Amino acid sequence: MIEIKGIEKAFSGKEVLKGITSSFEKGQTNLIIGGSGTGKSVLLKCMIGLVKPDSGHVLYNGRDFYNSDKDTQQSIRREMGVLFQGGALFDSKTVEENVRFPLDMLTDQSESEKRDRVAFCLQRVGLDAAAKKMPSEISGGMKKRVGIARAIVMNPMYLFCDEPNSGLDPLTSVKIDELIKEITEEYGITTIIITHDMNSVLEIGDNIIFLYQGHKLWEGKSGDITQTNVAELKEFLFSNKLLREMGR
Ligand SMILES: Nc1ncnc2c1ncn2[C@@H]1O[C@H](COP(=O)(O)OP(=O)(O)OP(=O)(O)O)[C@@H](O)[C@H]1O
Repeated sequence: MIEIKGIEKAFSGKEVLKGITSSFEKGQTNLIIGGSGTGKSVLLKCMIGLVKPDSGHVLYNGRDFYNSDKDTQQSIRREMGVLFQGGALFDSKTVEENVRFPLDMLTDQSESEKRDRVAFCLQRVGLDAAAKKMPSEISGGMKKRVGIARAIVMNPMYLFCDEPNSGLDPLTSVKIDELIKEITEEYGITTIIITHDMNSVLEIGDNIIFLYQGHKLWEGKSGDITQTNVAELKEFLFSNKLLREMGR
């Protein structure tokens, strides 16, 4: 479980996050949604330790990240898997080498342990046949799968995904969403996803928080979101013509 309490962050006097509080449960797919520039990425960065909040707390299973010593912070970091926007694969490494990278950097596992773990993760995301390929030889959806395999290779307790559907066609997006949700449930991971994808909002959000100008204006489940009375959320949701038609 991850809890965030009163997170505030300003850059050069400009307040970006104005006191965000929420909690994200184990085994659930939690979404952070909101318009451009509302602070979603900054909030994610505050959670994973890339940007220090000006005030507030981020707790990982009760451990207060920013009030922990370096060793505790390091061990919490090792429990995180991150799927960066665009996949962030190393172009000069094969699929297999990309997935193996965190094991080489952060563990002293034997060759055979690493080989087994990489094979397992590639098989889990349906990419066993692509192990020897270079990133330039595979599709955008496959690259995302490689990113997911790499994010889970260390067996994370917490998984962060920054717009996992960006650049994908709707069908591939659905498959990536389903894969992330399945993995989240299967391994009891606390997953947090930043998304603009309306299908994700409607289909996989066990818990959704809506940010607006640095505030959390709404929180709830996929099934409840279209019934909202929050004007800013309605405007955000129904800016999509198809949803507008469906909401009539
Ligand atoms: N390192 C930084 N220095 C100064 N300003 C920053 C920094 N990082 C983010 N900001 C500002 O904080 C605001 C929120 O940015 P953020 O990237 O969190 O938005 P977002 O909701 O993720 O938007 P998008 O959906 O477009 O990615 C923006 O005005 C941005 O310019």
